[in-house]
Amino acid sequence: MARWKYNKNRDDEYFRYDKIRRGKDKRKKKQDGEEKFVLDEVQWKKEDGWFRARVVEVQKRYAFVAPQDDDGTIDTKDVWLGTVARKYLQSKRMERNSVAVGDVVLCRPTDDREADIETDIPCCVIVNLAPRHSEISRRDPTSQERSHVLASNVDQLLVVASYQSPLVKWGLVDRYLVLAEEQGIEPIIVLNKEDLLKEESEEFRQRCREEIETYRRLGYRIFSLSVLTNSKDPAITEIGELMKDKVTILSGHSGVGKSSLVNMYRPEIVQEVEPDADIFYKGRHTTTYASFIGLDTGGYVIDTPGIRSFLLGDRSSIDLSYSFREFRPYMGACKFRECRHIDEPGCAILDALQKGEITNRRYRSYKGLLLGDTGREGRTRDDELEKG
Ligand SMILES: Nc1nc2c(ncn2[C@@H]2O[C@H](COP(=O)(O)OP(=O)(O)OP(=O)(O)O)[C@@H](O)[C@H]2O)c(=O)[nH]1
Ligand SMILES: [Zn+2]
Repeated sequence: MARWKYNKNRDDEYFRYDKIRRGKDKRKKKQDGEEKFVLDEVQWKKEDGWFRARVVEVQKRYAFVAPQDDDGTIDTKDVWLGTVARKYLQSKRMERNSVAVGDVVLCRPTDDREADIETDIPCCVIVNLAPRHSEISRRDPTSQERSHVLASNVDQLLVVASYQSPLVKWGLVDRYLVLAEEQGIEPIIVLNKEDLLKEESEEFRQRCREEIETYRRLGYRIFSLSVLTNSKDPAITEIGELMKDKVTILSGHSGVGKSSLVNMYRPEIVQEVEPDADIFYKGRHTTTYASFIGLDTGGYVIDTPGIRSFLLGDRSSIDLSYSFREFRPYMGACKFRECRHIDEPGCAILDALQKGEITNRRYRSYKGLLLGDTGREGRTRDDELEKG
């Protein structure tokens, strides 16, 4: 179920969307209120050594947290092992994990006996959770009803793709954009491995240029670069600037160059460690594993494996249409209020498509997401054709 968090850009289009949506499901609002689990007013007790922290890593029953100052600075080198207080673990929420990377939590220091684990990392109990301003979640692969929150309180979504090796999947880029639009967080799109373009046909290059232009026209920030062969590219500096003082979640398929890009902004190359290795709990690798990475240019990047292969849950045509920016002006203009924009008569979207105001490729992304016929991750028939 999509959760809408529009707290900015409450423009005409949004109000129109909201009106259409509410007309469809009047009872929804009340339910939302009842589901509330987090405490609205978090009392941050400074006494007794209680401290505010950010969840930097979630591991089965434990969460690793790092203290956060009043000004938002997170000490990612001072990692604590946190156990979630039982009342949260027993929450009725349909979520796989009780806390997520990025959560702002209140912690009470404890000794490791309470944490029930042998460790030399300082231990604490997570006693409270602040309301999230954004939430990146996917359908839990182990249970259709539950959602798996991958990260929370993120400001930006960095979508990395490569032109080739692996081949760019525009459908997957769109899927990430839907996620960002729903949460009202700023997406930044990066197309990496520009150097490999010279081996491609002019037709392929032209096609890529057109796609990039489409995103640019829609107002998205999109960069084309090669981390490996041109580390002095001004685009790299510009992206670093955009990440300053923000929490950015990193997304994109395996092998596109996410780590290569993030390493441009990090003081040291961080070594990957087996997530479940026993040694982890002994404390030796805490600073090298956390999913919450401090950048030397300022800001933080969340790099969590789950986002690499996430599935969007089902969305209604009304919700999904709002996530495609170019569909918004036509909202409410279709003959039927609940038009899916597939084959309905008097459909304003199909009309716009006909007139070339919406590209075929973006429309196919929409259709694929609505009808759930994308098959494997981000792979639309269009992407398959692209290869040939
Ligand atoms: N040709 C070329 N190769 C690149 C470029 N940037 C990264 N690579 C290579 O692509 C491969 C994957 O890069 P990573 O940074 O590990 O990619 P990733 O997205 O972090 O991959 P996962 O960790 O599997 O998700 C490595 O062999 C890099 O050297 C580039 O600009 N051009
Ligand atoms: Zn329509």
